[in-house]
Amino acid sequence: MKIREARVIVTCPGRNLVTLKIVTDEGLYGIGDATLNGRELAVVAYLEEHVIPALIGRDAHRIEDIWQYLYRGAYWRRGPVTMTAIAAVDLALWDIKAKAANMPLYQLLGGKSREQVMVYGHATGKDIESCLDEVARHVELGYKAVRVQCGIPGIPTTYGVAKREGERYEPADSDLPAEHVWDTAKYLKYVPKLFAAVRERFGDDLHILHDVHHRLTPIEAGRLGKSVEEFNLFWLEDCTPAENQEGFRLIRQHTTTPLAVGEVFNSIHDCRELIQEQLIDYIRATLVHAGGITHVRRIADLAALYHVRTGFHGATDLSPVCMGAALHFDTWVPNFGIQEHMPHEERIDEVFPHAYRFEDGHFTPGEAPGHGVDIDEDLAARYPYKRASLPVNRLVDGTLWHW
Ligand SMILES: O=C(O)[C@@H](O)[C@@H](O)[C@H](O)[C@H](O)CO
Ligand SMILES: [Mg+2]
Repeated sequence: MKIREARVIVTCPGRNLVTLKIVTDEGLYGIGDATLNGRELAVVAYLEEHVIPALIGRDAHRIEDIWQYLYRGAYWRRGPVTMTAIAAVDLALWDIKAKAANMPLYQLLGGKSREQVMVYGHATGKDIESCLDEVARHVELGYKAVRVQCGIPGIPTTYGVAKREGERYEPADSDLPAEHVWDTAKYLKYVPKLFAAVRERFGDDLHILHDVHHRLTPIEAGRLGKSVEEFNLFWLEDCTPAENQEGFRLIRQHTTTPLAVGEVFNSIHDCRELIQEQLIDYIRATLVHAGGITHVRRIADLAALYHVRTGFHGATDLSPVCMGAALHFDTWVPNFGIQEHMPHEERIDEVFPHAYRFEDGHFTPGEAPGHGVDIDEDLAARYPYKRASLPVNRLVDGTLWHW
C-alpha cells in the first residue's frame, strides 16, 4: 500500500489547529495532529517542504522505517517543530494501519489494559471561591480528578485563569506575545490556601492536581511540595523548568508530593535521567509533540521500568486527533496514570468528528477502526489561520521569566 498524496490542513475554529492527511493508493487515508501552539506555520513549512515530498511512493505500512527515516535522516534531530512533524506522519500511518486491519488502534497496540481512561478537568477561577464553584461543577459532571488554578492576589494575570469570568482559558490570546507579570513570593504564600479550601469543601477522595507552569526554582519547588504534603495532591506539574533534569534531585530531597513533567518534551532524551533516577512520578510528553506513537511508547516502556506512569498533556491546543489517538494509547499502555482533558469548543468538535466519549469522569476511545477521529475539510476551510502567540512572563522588576 503506497502513499499516494499527503496534505496539510490548517484551520482556526476558535484556535489554530494543523492536521496532516495521508492518502494511500488503496483509497485508505489517515490523519495526524501537527499542532504546535504559537508555532503552527513552522510545522506546516517543515512538513510541506521537507517531509511530504519524501513520503510519496513509500509503503504506508512501514511505519518504523519511515519514522527512522524522518528522525535519523533529518540530521538536525529533535526539537518541537521536527518532532511534531514526525508525530503527525506517525499518527496518520498508525491510523491507516489500524483501518487496514479493520480494528480500533488500541487493539493494534496490544489490546485493552483497562475498560476506561480516567481524565482530569480544569477548574480555574479569578479567586479561590470561583475556583471552588468550578470544582463543584466538575464533580457534578462525574470527574474524579480536577486540576485547580486560581488568581493570586497582587498578581494581575496568572497562568490558567481566563481573562474574563465564564470565558474559556486560551493562552495563545494575542497576535504577538502579551506580557504577564509574576511574583513567586505571593504565589508561594497563597496557593496552599487553594488546596486547603478544596480539601475542606470536597474531602479527601477527589484527586487534586496543580500546574506550577515552570515558574519556580528547584528549591522553591521543594519548599512548595513540602508545604502542601498534607493535602495529598495527585501531582504538582512543571514545578521548575526541566531542561535542568538534575534540579529534580533537589526537589525529591525535600518532598514526597508526586511530580509530573514533560508536556514541552519532544524526545526520550529530554526525560531519560528524570525517569531512570525516579525523579518524577508522571511523564506528560504526548503523541503530537514527542514523535507520535512510535516514539512515545518507547518513553512509556522506559518509564514502566522505574514506576513512572503516563499523564498525557491534553490542552485544547492539541487537536481532537491527538486526543483520540491518546485515548487509544491510554487504553493500552500498562503504566497509565491519567489523561488531561480540556473540552474543545463546539466548532472544533464539528470540524473533527470523533468516536471517543466522556462518561462519569472517564473516557472510552470508541470501537471505530483507526484512532476514530476524522476531519471535515469543507468545514475546516471556513476557518482561516490567524496568528496567535503565547504570552511572555516578567518578574515585578522586569526580569524575563518562565511563562
Ligand atoms: O498543562 C497544561 O494543559 C498547560 O501547561 C497548557 O495549557 C499549556 O500552557 C498550553 O498547552 C501551551 O500551549
Ligand atoms: Mg501544563
